[in-house]
Parts: sequence; C-alpha cells; structure tokens
Amino acid sequence: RSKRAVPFVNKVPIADLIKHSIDVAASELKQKKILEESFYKKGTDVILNHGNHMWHHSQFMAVQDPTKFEQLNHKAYIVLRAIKEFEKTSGMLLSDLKKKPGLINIWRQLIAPHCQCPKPTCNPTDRYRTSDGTCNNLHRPKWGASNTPQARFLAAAYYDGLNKPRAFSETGHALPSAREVSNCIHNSEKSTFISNHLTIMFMTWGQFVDHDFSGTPITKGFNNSDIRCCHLDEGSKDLRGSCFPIPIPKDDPHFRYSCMNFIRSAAAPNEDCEPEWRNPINQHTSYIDASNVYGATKETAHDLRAYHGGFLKMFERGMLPKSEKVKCMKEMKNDYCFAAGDDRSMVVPSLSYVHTLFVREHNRLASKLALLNPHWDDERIYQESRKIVSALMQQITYVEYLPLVLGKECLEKNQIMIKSPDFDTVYDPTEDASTANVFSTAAFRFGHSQIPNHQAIAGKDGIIRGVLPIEKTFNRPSFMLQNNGLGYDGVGNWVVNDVQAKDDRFLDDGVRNKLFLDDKGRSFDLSALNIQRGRDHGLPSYNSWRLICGLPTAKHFGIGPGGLVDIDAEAAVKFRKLYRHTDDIDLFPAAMSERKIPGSLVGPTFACILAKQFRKYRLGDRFWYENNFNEIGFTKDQLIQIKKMRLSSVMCANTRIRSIQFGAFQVPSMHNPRMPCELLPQIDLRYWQDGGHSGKVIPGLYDTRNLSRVPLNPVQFWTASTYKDFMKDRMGSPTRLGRKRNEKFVSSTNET
Ligand code: HEM
Ligand SMILES: [Ca+2]
Repeated sequence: RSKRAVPFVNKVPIADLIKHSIDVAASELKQKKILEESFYKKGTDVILNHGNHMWHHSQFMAVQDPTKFEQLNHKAYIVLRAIKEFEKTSGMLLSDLKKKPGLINIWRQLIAPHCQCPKPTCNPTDRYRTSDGTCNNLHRPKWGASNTPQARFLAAAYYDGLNKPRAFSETGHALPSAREVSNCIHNSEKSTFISNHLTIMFMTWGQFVDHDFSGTPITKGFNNSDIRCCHLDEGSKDLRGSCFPIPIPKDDPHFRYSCMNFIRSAAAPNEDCEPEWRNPINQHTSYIDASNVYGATKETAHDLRAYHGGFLKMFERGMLPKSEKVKCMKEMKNDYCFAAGDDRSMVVPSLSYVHTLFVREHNRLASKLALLNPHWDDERIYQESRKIVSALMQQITYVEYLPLVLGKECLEKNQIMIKSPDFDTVYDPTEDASTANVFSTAAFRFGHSQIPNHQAIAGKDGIIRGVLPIEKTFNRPSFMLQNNGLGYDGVGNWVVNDVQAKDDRFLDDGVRNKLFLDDKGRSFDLSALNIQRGRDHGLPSYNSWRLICGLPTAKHFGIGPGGLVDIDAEAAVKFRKLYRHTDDIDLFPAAMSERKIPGSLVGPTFACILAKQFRKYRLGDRFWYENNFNEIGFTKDQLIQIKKMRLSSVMCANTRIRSIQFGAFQVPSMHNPRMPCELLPQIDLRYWQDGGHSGKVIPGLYDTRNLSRVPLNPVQFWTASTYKDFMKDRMGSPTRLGRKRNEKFVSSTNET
C-alpha cells in the first residue's frame, strides 16, 4: 500500500499541492529576476576589470553557452523552489516524493510547461560521436552529454536536504572555515620536496584530461555580470542563494582581508525536471572524446572548424586560433587570446601547450588522410581525424597516465587496464559514464598538489632558459607567443624535463596563496576553493565515502582502530583541532592526507572514487576506442596502430622537439632514455586508406612535421633578471623549490 501515491494531504488533493508549488516557484522566478537586476543596478554585481583576481576566477568558471546555461538555471530554480514549497505544504520530504512513481508522473506533467527540453533523436547508424555527447547511449541519449547535471555516487548532503550548502557540524556549530582548514592541512611552508620522477607534463595531462570530462560553471548575475559576494549583507546573501563566501581568519598568514569571494556553481535540472536536489552542471561531455579540443556543443565545434580539408582553425606558426569571445591578459603588442574547445586553455602556459599540440595533431592527421583518400570531403576528414584524436586521448590516459596514478593492481581489479594489443569490447550500456560530482569536485583535484610554483621555458637540452612565478602567467598567452611563437617549443622542452611538485597533501604557494593574484595583491586559495566547492555541491563528508568504499570509518580522531586509520598521527591531530565531530570532516583535505597505496599517488578513498569513475568512462562509452563495433569502431589494423602511440610520439610529430624520452610523464633516465624522434612509434595511416592498405609509399606521408624547422635560439624575453627577482622573492619565505632545483636554475640562467 505504501507504494501507491498518497492522494490527499489534509483533504487537499496532492496534485493540487504540486500544482500550487510549481505556480509559486514560477512566479517567484520572475521576482528573482527583478532582484538580480537590482544587484546589478546597485553595483554589487559588475563586469569585472581585466586582471582582477575575481575576473580570472570568473574566466575559469565561465559559461561556454550562455543561452543554454540560463535556461538550465531557470528550470533548476523552479524545480528547487517548487520542492521547497511542496515540502512545506505537504509535510512530505523530497526523499518521500522520490519513492512514489505516481506522484513523480503528476509532477512531470505539471512542470512540463516550464520545462521544454527537446529530446535528442538518435540515429543508431551514425558513425561518429555527436559534439555534445548525446546519443552515445542509445537508450539514455543524455547520459554523459554536455550541459546535463553531474552524477552522484552518494545521496547529496545539503544542509536542508535540497539546496543549501553543507555548512554545519553534526553538533550544530558552524564547520571550520575552508581557509582555516587549508592553512592547517594544505599549507606547504615546511615542505621542500619535489617529485623525484614525474614531469610537469604529468601534472599538465591531468588538468588537460580533466577539462575533457568536466567543466562546472558558476552562477552569473544580471546581464552576465559577475557576482561579488563579499559586498553583500547577510540578508541579501540568503535571499540570492548564489553566494557562499569563505571567511578568512583574523591571523591569516597571507591574506590581509576577511572574506574570499565564492560564487556557488550553477544548477541543472534533471531530465524532465523531475524532483531532485541541486546538482551542478557539467558543461563538458563526460566521455573522454577530446571535447576540450573540439568543443562540447555543436556551436563551439562549428566555430573552431576551418571548413576546408577537415582542418581546425589555427593561427600562424601552428598556434591556437584567435578568440573574440574569450578574454585574456595581453602583455605584448602582438598578443592575442586563444580559442579552444575549452575556455580554460590559457590558465597556465603548460596547459595551452597541450591544447595547441592536439589541434596540430588533428590538422596533421587531416592533411595525411586527405593525401590517402583524395575523394574524402571536409566532413569525412574532420570526423576521421577527430576519431583518431579522441582515441589518442583515451590511449594516453589509460596506458600512460592512470597506471602512474593508481598502480597496476588497482587498474586490473577495476577493468581499467588496457591489456589487449587490439580489440577488447568492453561496452556495457547499463553503465552511465556521466562525470560524478565527487570525482570532479574532490577526487580528481588530487592533482592540485602537483602544481609547481613556476612556469618555464627550456632549451632542447632541457636546461631552463627562463622562468616566471606561476602567478605571473595566469591567463597570459605572452609566454607562448614570445619570439614569434618560439615560447611554445620552450614550454614543450620544459614540461618533459622538469619535475612537478610532489604528490602530498600540500598545495604550493603559487596556488594556495597566490592563485589569480592581481596588481592589488588580492588572490585566491585553491585548496580553500576545493573544500568550499565540496560544501557548495552538497558533497557528503569523508566518513560517508569511506563507508561506500568499504573502508573503516572514523569514530574518533585517533589513528588506532576506529579512528583515522589511513592518516598519519601528525595530520590526525590537526583534524582533531579543526573539526568537532568525525562525521564533519571534508573529503578533500582528509583523502589528500591519507597514506598512499604503494605504487600509486593516492590513498584508498580517492583510489576507490577514481577507479569507479574511470571504469565508467571506459565501459559506458559506446565509442570507446577498443570496442569491436563495425562502422563506429576502428578496424583491427587501425587499432593496433593507435595502441602503439604515446604522448611522446605526438610531441615528436607536431613540434620541433628532436629527441624525447619514451614516457613523457617521467623524467629521462636509464629506464626511460631520451631517444631520437625517429625511434618512437608513429601511426601508419595507410590503414585508413579506403580499399585497404595498398602497401604503396605515398609521398609526403612520413615527414611527420608540418612546421618549417626553425632552430630554437635561447629565448630572450623572460630574462635572467626576471628569474632572479623571482628567486629573491621566494628566498624570504621558504617554498617547495628544493635546493637541487635552485642549483639547476642558477646554472641554467648563467648560461643564457
Ligand atoms: C596550473 C595548474 C592548475 C590550476 C591553476 C588549476 C586551477 C583550478 C581552479 C581555479 C579550479 C576551480 C576552483 C573552484 O572550484 O572554484 C579548478 C578545478 C579543477 N581542477 Fe584544477 N588547476 C590546475 C591543475 C589541475 C590538475 C593538475 C588537475 C588534476 C590532475 C586538476 C583538476 C581539477 C578538477 C577536476 C577541477 C574541477 C573542474 C570542474 O568540474 O570544473 N587541476 N582548478
Ligand atoms: Ca569530453
């Protein structure tokens, strides 16, 4: 009986209550719009100046498609407001409502006028992925698509069960400020360690692939303006619901002001606006499909295409094309801002480097495929090249990157290991590959501890020729464009020769204190943002994740049985000081503090979450490169070619690099020696020739570099004096640049 819909509450038909709730919500949306406009008119919300620290953050969290975004956000508002009203009038909770299919049907019908979401129509014989990821799963066409809600592995933990951030302890007190937690747990002052074998490229790949499967935009004000939360009084903050600023402790070692701006992520409604708690939007396709290269909507993909020869647009000397839409900081006369499949491409030069590399690879493949198949049109060449590039993203991530993150044993256990030299049809249409909230908000941010305090350019010998503190490179393409684009190759030489910061619980100063530093000395703390974002997204606490991962939960703050068993005593003491109850502990700081599983870079809790998600990305993708599916898949011969490939091969084929170690994620060593590019594997594209591999040598097919060779001269722009200022600045406060690294820098700058 309990499964049937409850027809009446206090003699009022329940359908009437639902209708009333939706009507209230729809009419309040109108008032909300007026309220938002008033914040703009009052000057609380503004169009921020270039270079302001909040401007940088807002660029990073920007909406890629404002029209879709506004629609999603409005629908989500109606759903959330209507549930709140319904809870009030019916006495039922969201959780009760979700258990009653009859009521959900009524809800769906009544909310439909506010929720026109055209359903994608899928053609099962389409050979290529859609730009927005729809129709990958033919039964659930929106799974993994862009501009859909992030998935959940666990029920949300909002303060009100629905919408408000997790801000209070089990004891009823406020949770400690995210900055306070960061100061205590993530502060790197005492650490001088650098990773002993992983390169900057390893860190960069993590960020690059993250921007393929996840992009969470923040709420915007009227007229696409930026919300300034620290300017609001308490009453207005509550009324708006989009502000959740971070209090900065009075005795903060770095910040001299008391409030860090924090705007909540924008919300997306569920399919058909079904009743659901708040969920952040993912504006990327969850699939590893190079949506960061090609764009995650039809419109972005269109803007990036050249529409001839299958090419993507490019600027002179193989650089990313100019963007009119995305803004950046121009420091030199000829600087321009980059357009890419993901708008975060300029956040640091190391990331712009890989973005550029993959656009070059696409165009290189396109020109070769056109030689082999002169009858192919622009569309066919574009799609076939895109298909290979997406496969390379998967190959590099699963064959080169993940074994270093998780260790082979974990890959094996979770069906993440690429074992076969050719097909391995793993597709399971019941797996939803949508990126989960916990994965993008906490677990995959593990890489933030790898971010070094600097960005640099090196010569072919790997010796650093110029260096800048990272905070002077955020959103500044100058570094890449200097000396007519030669900065590009310098960054490439740097990322494969220098080491990243160590994978520990600490975040370096450049992002923990100086993230998006502006000329007024204002900036953010990345670890505080991560923690606050977790609370904003209603992420359950550390213990809940331990439980679902089958790991023991902590009942006390000791390190013995029943306590924080995977955390060292020194850190456990800090958690005891910070939190009142073990069920309060935020996931990010605690999982980052766990001892690593041998052979991996993460502790058991993050390993569990990462493995679960990477399994879904593999099993839930109909276009996964290893699937033996006629038409949409590769042929066996083609797949064998792709499985030979490494990131180093891609760098060799598209840049002026002449020799490189086989594994670009590890520094050159006896076990990973540098070798001439000619010795590295390259795809034999003759297997893509219609009518089969002819065996003929096709002129032009094997000269892999499509750029004219220009010798790499020592780069003049970031001079030794810049470097010295940088080091002077650092010497005052010890940072994690170890002595060994200092020596290397000094000797290198003496040479230039
Ligand atoms: C120079 C390097 C990097 C910078 C400056 C940077 C900066 C940021 C910032 C500002 C955010 C948003 C913070 C917020 O919630 O307000 C973010 C999110 C994120 N970062 Fe990083 N990050 C870097 C490298 C990395 C690396 C190496 C990884 C992983 C290996 C990573 C993974 C992520 C993920 C998964 C998100 C969430 C993305 C989303 O859903 O929108 N980041 N990062
Ligand atoms: Ca994607």
